[in-house]
Amino acid sequence: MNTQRTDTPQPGTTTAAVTITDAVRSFPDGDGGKVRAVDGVSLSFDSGEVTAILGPNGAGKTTLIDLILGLNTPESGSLTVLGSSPKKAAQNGKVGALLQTGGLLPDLTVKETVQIIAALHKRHLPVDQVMETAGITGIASRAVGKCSGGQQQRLRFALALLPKPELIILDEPTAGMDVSARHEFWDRMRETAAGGTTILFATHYLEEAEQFARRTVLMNAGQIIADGPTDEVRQQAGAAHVKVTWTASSEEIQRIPHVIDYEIRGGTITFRTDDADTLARYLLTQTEAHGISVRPASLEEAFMQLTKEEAAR
Ligand SMILES: Nc1ncnc2c1ncn2[C@@H]1O[C@H](COP(=O)(O)OP(=O)(O)OP(=O)(O)O)[C@@H](O)[C@H]1O
Repeated sequence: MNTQRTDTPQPGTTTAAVTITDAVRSFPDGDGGKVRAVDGVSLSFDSGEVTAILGPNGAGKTTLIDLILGLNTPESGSLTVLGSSPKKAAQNGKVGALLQTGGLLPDLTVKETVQIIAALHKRHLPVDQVMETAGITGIASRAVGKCSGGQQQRLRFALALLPKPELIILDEPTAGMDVSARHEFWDRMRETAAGGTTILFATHYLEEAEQFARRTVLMNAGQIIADGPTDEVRQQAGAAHVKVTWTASSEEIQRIPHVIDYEIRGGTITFRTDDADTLARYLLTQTEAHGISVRPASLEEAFMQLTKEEAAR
């Protein structure tokens, strides 16, 4: 038992912005059975933390986000958001959400949209300030229906910022944006995160998790299959590629330690390994291999590997 623990946060300690304990949420599968969209998930997110939730289609990301936003309730398990129930946290304006499906009225201008939503909040940041932060000041008088997908997402981001939320949740925020719009969007999000806001985002773009999130939670079939610093999640799945210039016999290759698989191309061999240091040392000291280069596995490869391992269990 941890005798240090108290219910009152101590100065200098981080408090959990979101705590999820054994949450389960299922839906009818249309065949008389049930799909467990969120299947016994326990997670907690610290204040000021930026986390990516990654997973293939149908992994349960949106369902989990809906639970955190109080748009849905778990059948069993519990959630605490900023010290209260998810619904209460959202009602108090502590949570800003940027969802893919948030309806916008096409005939209103960008600024009118922000003004109308601002009027719905008891307390909110100045309209001009959130428009500036979201990068939509230059398109203030444009009709929403004439805005590009990326501009509409920036408008949704402005709406999410209005109540000055402590937690921002984004469900695939950059879907439909081109590369430069995506970069600009993340630059603005980075500034917001630097101000201490907790950010949680679901994405299909693996490089977005790598570039922006320190922590990655990997979901598959309603469960968490990996959770940790984004670098470690990548490494968890047979982790690096070691490439050398070497013409080797198959007997020589068989003797090499820590090889998961390998590919021979011309005079080079690329090994996939779970221990790049040991493999590299062996190659350089015990063989004729030279011109060595080591590359960590991409998050994409980790993702494929981890979901494959999970399916095989
Ligand atoms: N309202 C619903 N009714 C029935 N089934 C649902 C409902 N919402 C989600 N599901 C099912 O729950 C599972 C998880 O879906 P969810 O949308 O949470 O996944 P996701 O990871 O967000 O997927 P995507 O990346 O495609 O958005 C899927 O099998 C989906 O079909």
